Amino acid sequence: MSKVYLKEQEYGKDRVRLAKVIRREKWHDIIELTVRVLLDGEFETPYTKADNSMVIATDSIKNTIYILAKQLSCVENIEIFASEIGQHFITTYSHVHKATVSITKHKWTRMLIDGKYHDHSFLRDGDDVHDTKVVVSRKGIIIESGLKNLLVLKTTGSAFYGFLRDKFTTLPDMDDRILSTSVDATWTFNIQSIASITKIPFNYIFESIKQITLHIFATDNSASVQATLFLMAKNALEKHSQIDSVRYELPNKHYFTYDLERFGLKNTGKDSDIFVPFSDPAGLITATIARVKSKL
Ligand SMILES: O=c1[nH]c(=O)c2[nH]c(=O)[nH]c2[nH]1
Repeated sequence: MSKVYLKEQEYGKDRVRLAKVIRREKWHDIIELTVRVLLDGEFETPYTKADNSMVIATDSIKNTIYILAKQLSCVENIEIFASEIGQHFITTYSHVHKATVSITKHKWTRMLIDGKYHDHSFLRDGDDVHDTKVVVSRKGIIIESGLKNLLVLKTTGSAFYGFLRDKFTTLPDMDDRILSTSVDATWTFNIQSIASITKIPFNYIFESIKQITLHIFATDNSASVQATLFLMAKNALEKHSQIDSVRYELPNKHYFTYDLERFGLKNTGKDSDIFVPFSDPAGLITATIARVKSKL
C-alpha cells in the first residue's frame, strides 16, 4: 500500500454575504460585500485522524465576519477590513498560520434625484466591482486588489493589422473596428509593514486605476488589445508608487459586420454600421506588467 500525506489544505467559509448601513443622521451609506475566509495551519489531524478538536467551525468563521463588521468602522475599506479579519484569526488561534481573506464590494451608486444626491437611495449602475485578496501570516501581509467586470466598447480608434499571416489565416487586416472588452485588472501592493497599511488610500487607488483604464481605452489609437493593455498598466504603475505590478485580463469581444452585400446593401468599410456581437468565442489577452526594480 502506498503511503499518502496531506500535501496542502485551506478551509473556511465562502460566499458570506453582508450589508452594512452607515447612518449619519439622515445621510446613509450602504456597503454590500461578499466575503471568503480560508485558514491554513496545524490542520492535519482533522483529515488524517478524523480529530476535529482544533477545527474552528466554518459556522464560527461566518459569525466572526458579521461580529467584526459590527464592531469595526473600516468595513468600507475592504483591504483594511480583510486584513483585520485575517489578523483576528492569526492572533486568536496560535495553530492558524495563514488566513486568506477575499472580499468583493458590490456597486451601490447614490441616486441623483431632482439634481441632488439622495440621502438614502442607491442604484446598481453596472456589474463592475472592487475586490481584494489579503493573505495574513506571521511573516507579514500580502494585498492585491482589483477591478472586475468593467464592460466597455468603442466604435472607432482601434485597428489590428500586420499580424502573422500563413495558410491558416483568414482574418483581414482591419484599420478600423469596434473594440469591446470586459476589464479585469488586479494590482499588487508593496507593503512595508502591517502598521503602514492604514496609510494606503486603497479606495482612491481603485478609482484612479479605473479612470486610467477608461481614459486609455477611450483615447489610445489602439494597434491591438496587447498594446492598449500595456499602456493602461504603465500609466497605473507610473501614477501609483504603492503598487508593484498590474495584471490585466482583457477578452476581445468581437463585433463583426453582417454580410448585407447579399441583399444589395453596402455594409463594409466606411459603410459598415450593422454588426453581429459575438459572445463566444472571444480573444483573451492577459499580461502582468511590473516595475523594473532599481539595482541601487
Ligand atoms: O487586438 C487583437 N489582438 C490579437 O491578438 C488578435 N487576434 C485576432 O484575431 N484579433 C486580435 N486583436
